[in-house]
Amino acid sequence: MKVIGVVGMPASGKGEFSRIAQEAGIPVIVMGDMIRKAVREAGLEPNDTNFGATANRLRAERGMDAIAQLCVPEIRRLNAPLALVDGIRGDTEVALFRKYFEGFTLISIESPFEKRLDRIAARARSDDFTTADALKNRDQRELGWGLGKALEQADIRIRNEGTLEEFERDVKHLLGELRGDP
Ligand SMILES: Nc1ncnc2c1ncn2[C@@H]1O[C@H](COP(=O)(O)OP(=O)(O)OP(=O)(O)O)[C@@H](O)[C@H]1O
Repeated sequence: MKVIGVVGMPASGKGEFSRIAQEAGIPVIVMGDMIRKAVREAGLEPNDTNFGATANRLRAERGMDAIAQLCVPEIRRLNAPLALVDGIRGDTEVALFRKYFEGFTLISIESPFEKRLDRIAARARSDDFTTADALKNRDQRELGWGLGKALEQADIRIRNEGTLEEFERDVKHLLGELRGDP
């Protein structure tokens, strides 16, 4: 099976990329869901602080690629020709996926800070915030986990600076190429 990963700064468009893939019939494993599940199992409130703390705890206990390790059996179980992992946050996670899945392809989504801030303000999810300082903090936290190094390792880069329709068209085109559509 061919596995592709998506990496990007907060609110760069990873969720939209996953939705488009899913609608194209490609199964998606969301790494954040592993953390959300762990937060739920610990009986904690689903908020940004608890997601961050739980992810840190898992990494302290099992290593920086802890969340990726949890994903490997889930991906294998899909047994699909092409599958997508959404939410890679570090270069050690990229290394783990490259080790377990031959031909693993990393895609980075590039989206400027101001666009990401505007989109977060419009989205309002339970773990969201709307100030530039809060987004800067979140960016720093994620960069501290090795997101910068993961972004550098991308095999393919895709921009998300325009409309959602433009992004959707570009993502569909890319997925078609990866799937080997005629
Ligand atoms: N090109 C675009 N035009 C308008 N809105 C967009 C565009 N791309 C993404 N969005 C919206 O911006 C918000 C953030 O995108 P999304 O949730 O896909 O990002 P993410 O990378 O998954 O974020 P996070 O890292 O916080 O989980 C969403 O509400 C999404 O619908």
